[in-house]
Amino acid sequence: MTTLAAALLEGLKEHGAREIFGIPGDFVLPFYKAIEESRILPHYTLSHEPGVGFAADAAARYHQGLGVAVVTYGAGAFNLVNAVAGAYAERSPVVVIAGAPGARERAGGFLLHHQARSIDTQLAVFREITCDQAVLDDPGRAPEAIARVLRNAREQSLPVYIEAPRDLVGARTAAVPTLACRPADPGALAECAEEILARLAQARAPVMIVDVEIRRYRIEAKTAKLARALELPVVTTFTGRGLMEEAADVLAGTYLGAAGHPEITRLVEDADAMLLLGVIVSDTNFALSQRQLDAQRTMLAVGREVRVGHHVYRNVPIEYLEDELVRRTPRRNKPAGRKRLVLPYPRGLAADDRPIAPSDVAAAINDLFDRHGKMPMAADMGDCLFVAMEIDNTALAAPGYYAGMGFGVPAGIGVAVATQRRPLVLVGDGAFQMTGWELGNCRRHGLDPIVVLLNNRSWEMLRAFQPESAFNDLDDWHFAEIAPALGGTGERVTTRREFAAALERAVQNRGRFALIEVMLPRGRTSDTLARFVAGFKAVRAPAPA
Ligand SMILES: Cc1ncc(Cc2c([C@H](C)O)sc(CCOP(=O)(O)OP(=O)(O)O)c2C)c(N)n1
Ligand SMILES: [Mg+2]
Repeated sequence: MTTLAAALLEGLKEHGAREIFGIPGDFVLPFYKAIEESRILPHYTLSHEPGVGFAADAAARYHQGLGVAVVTYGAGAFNLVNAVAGAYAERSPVVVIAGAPGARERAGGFLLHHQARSIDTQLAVFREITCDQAVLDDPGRAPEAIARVLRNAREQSLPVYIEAPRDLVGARTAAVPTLACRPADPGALAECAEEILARLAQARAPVMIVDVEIRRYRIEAKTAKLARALELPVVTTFTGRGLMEEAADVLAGTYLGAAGHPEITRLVEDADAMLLLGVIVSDTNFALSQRQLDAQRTMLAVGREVRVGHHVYRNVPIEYLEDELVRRTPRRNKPAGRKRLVLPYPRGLAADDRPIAPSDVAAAINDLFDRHGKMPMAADMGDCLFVAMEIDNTALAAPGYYAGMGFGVPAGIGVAVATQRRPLVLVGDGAFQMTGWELGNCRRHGLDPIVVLLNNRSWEMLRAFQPESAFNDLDDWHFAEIAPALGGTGERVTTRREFAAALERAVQNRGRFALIEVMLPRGRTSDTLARFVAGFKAVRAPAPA
């Protein structure tokens, strides 16, 4: 027997959690004490719960396993909602552990501090943005409940919610068992694989499109192997950018519809069979398609289900499907027979005294990665995410579908912790105003991300859609000057020469975060965002009368 806190922490570790991000509060103090004293999992406190959620989400994405966010009841947990909603949307398995009142407080008759409506309002809210929930109010049944919830988080790659009443954290209980994820339905698997291979064999110009689930289920290498065996060219979606970093021989690039590279767009839109693996069929991924995802050419495996045309095969996890497809495909281990697309990425930035344009940021980073090797990346929402599309395909955590701002810097902290490597973060000034201050926690956690802040003193992405609105103008916050007070170094750069030099200095200086504030003009976006906005307006334009 053990305590409920220790059983939960050991259970998290057994199910793949590697650290905890959190902010304590009185309803979770006993559990947080157990986290600190047990040392079962390292823990990182941050400054605001949105950052806790984004860090846990990004860590889950890079672990290809569970991220863990521990918060207090009410004020802490409700602060976490937006980050968990984004994790749910992008299928990132964040385990939310929220403190809660004990039995005596529940029966005490008072309205409790941090209580919004009823004491169970918090549980009700998290039911909407998690795939399973457990309230640990019965130590005897807690181990099974925890096992079920953690298995569901891993199996469905979705967030889950565990509520820990503060008076039971020390209660005696048994260890948490580890439940295996459920296998595929063998009949559905065989039939589905057969139908997919038959369709691909008849196709003249098939293509494979990959997205988040091939990372969530750790099957990037397996997917590359499948692509070679089937001789399929591979593209990622917008939300899948950065996947298959190690498989440059099969990956052609990222599909962005009208906003993308014409050859990639043609590869997808001229395809007569599309195998979509782990794809979120969202507007950000397909709204700019000039050809719809018509059922007769689409085969979609996501969320433990496979749709082949109008046929639906349930209980077919993507990792099982890929194994079965490879097993049934003759051994070939070479890229697609057709000429492989090699996209040109901007490189060789002239280190001159010309002002920096957004797409210069990508060129400078490509040059940096060529010199020093790629760095794991995180990006926020804004033009910075479109700049990331111009950086040679590199592992990336970014809110490409949910599109919530504030993700970038905390996600960079999560990436640094999860990978134990120095990350490069791309963020706009508007998003930095939201959560950039989490950099102030880097020194005490021994983290030193490089942060490239695109400062156009503007909500520029909104201006690109609605240029006439003055409310997109932001003030100049001189972020680089604030960096030393937060424990890092800050440089403000206005020319391409200054930017290239600042990047190089940042790479050389370890041990403190480096904030490079890149001054950009209002009214100017990356080439990719400009095409995205033009494409979006064209698609949305009213049909001619
Ligand atoms: C939490 C949050 N609030 C508001 C938005 C709307 C929004 C955008 C999307 C369309 O929803 S893009 C954008 C401006 C971003 O400004 P900044 O970070 O400076 O980047 P840039 O100047 O490169 O645009 C906003 C406010 C959002 N996505 N997420
Ligand atoms: Mg901006």
